[in-house]
Order: sequence, then structure tokens, then C-alpha cells
Amino acid sequence: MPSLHNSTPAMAQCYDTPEGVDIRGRYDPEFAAILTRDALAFVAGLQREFRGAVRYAMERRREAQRRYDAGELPRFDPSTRFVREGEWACAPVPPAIADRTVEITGPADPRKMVINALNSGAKVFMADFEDALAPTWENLMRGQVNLRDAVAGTISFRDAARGGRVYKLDERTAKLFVRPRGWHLPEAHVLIDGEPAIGCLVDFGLYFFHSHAAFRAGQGAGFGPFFYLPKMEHSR
Ligand SMILES: CC(=O)SCCNC(=O)CCNC(=O)[C@H](O)C(C)(C)COP(=O)(O)OP(=O)(O)OC[C@H]1O[C@@H](n2cnc3c(N)ncnc32)[C@H](O)[C@@H]1OP(=O)(O)O
Ligand SMILES: O=CC(=O)O
Repeated sequence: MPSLHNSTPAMAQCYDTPEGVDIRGRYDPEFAAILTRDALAFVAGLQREFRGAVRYAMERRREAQRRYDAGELPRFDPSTRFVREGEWACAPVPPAIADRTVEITGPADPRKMVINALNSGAKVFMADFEDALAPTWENLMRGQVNLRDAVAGTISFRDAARGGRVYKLDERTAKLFVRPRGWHLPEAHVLIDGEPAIGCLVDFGLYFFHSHAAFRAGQGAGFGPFFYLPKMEHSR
């Protein structure tokens, strides 16, 4: 069902949303190219699949906090002893990101900064939707636009404040990692089945939806997209 926006009816524009999804953020044609019906259906599918597990994990965090407040000390979870004491090894690091000796981080917006970070000479640029970015609607959506264009290799920026200097990607760029928000942060501008969406599923879902095909086409399997998942806090 379409979501209506803007204060004056003459200017009303709407996002084309799938059943059960409502967008409360400002309408912008650039944002609409990110918030497509299919992309929103993907995000809604993630939320419906995982919301029970996320709610449970958040309740466990509150419960643990109550115990720490009452004097209990943090300790390893006895149910994961077999992992700590078992014989196992991580899967090998994909060759594309084997060298992460120098990384630069910064918010997914402003656009010029994203281009500068990718051109910086660092091996990795971690574009942040987490604590380097204030999660306003404008910042989040512009960040998604920037990353879609960065992955496509078409991102550019003309800086009027610097006499029209044009920023675009160099031949060699840092590998892009994306950090979605932590599990605890809701996205109040996107309602799914009447509830605020889970912020990290919005950040991950929109970026993954718009970039995975470009990664596959441009670089092949095993070359991305790559993620930094923050604030997991627990094995569950
Ligand atoms: C997990 C984390 O991400 S933790 C934090 C990550 N880092 C940040 O959040 C810092 C982001 N940067 C900023 O907030 C600002 O750039 C400041 C406050 C550091 C400096 O602000 P100003 O003095 O106004 O300088 P300005 O923002 O123009 O930056 C100067 C140049 O450095 C570049 N730059 C600054 N920070 C970064 C960055 N993190 N990545 C890439 N380029 C950067 C700018 O794009 C700009 O480039 P230009 O000279 O080609 O125009
Ligand atoms: O949030 C900060 C970081 O270094 O990670």
C-alpha cells in the first residue's frame, strides 16, 4: 500500500511499499530509488524472520543487566564451554580482504568523505551506519545512495565550496566494509507490520539488496559485500 508524505496535498508524493510496510520519512526521488518495493519486501522478510530472535536477545540483555546491577559479575556462558574448549578453526579469510593492515573509517555520508576514504590508500574503508553517523532519515538514506554509487563505481561529487573541485574514484580503491547499526537500535521511519523496523536489518538489507549483484558482476563470488557486525554482545 502506498505511504503518503509531505504536508501539502498538491506536493504529496509516495513511496511504493509492499503490504505491511509504511515509510514515515520525507519523500525524495533519490531515496525512492533505494526504497523500492522489492528492496522493502526484502527488508520486511528479514524482519519477519528474525524479529522473535532479536526481541528475545534484547530481553536477555535487560535480564543480564538486572543481574549485574544486583552484584553478579560477568562470566563466560557455561552453555558455550564446548566451543571454548573444543578443537576448531575459523574459515580462511577471503583473499580479497586478506590484507587489512590499514583501515580508515567514517560515516556513510557525506559523499565527499566516502570518495576520499575509498581513495585514501588504506586497504579497507569501513563505511559506518553505527556510531560515526547520527541516524537521521536524511543521513541514513543519503548514506545508502552513496554506497550504491560507490559499489557501482559511479560515485562523484562537485564541491562548490572548493571552486567546483570534482571528486571521483581512483583506479585503485580501498575494499568497502559496511557497518550496520547494532541490534538494539530501532528505525522509527520504517514501520513493518505496525512496529518500528530493526535498524540493522534496514541498513544491511537495503545495502545488500542494492549491491550484491554489482559485486558479483564486477568482482565475482568471494569478493563482497563485506560487513562489520557491531555490538553482538552474546553468542546467541
Ligand atoms: C568507527 C568510526 O567510524 S569512528 C569515527 C570515524 N571518523 C569520523 O567520523 C570523522 C569524520 N570526519 C569529520 O567529522 C570531519 O572531517 C572532521 C571534524 C574530522 C574535520 O572537519 P573539517 O575540519 O571541517 O574538515 P573536512 O571535513 O573538510 O575534512 C578535510 C578533508 O579530509 C577528508 N576527511 C575527513 N575525515 C575523513 C574520513 N573519515 N574519511 C575520509 N576522508 C576524510 C574530508 O573529506 C576533506 O577532504 P578534502 O580536503 O578533499 O575536502
Ligand atoms: O565505534 C568505534 C569503533 O572503533 O569501532
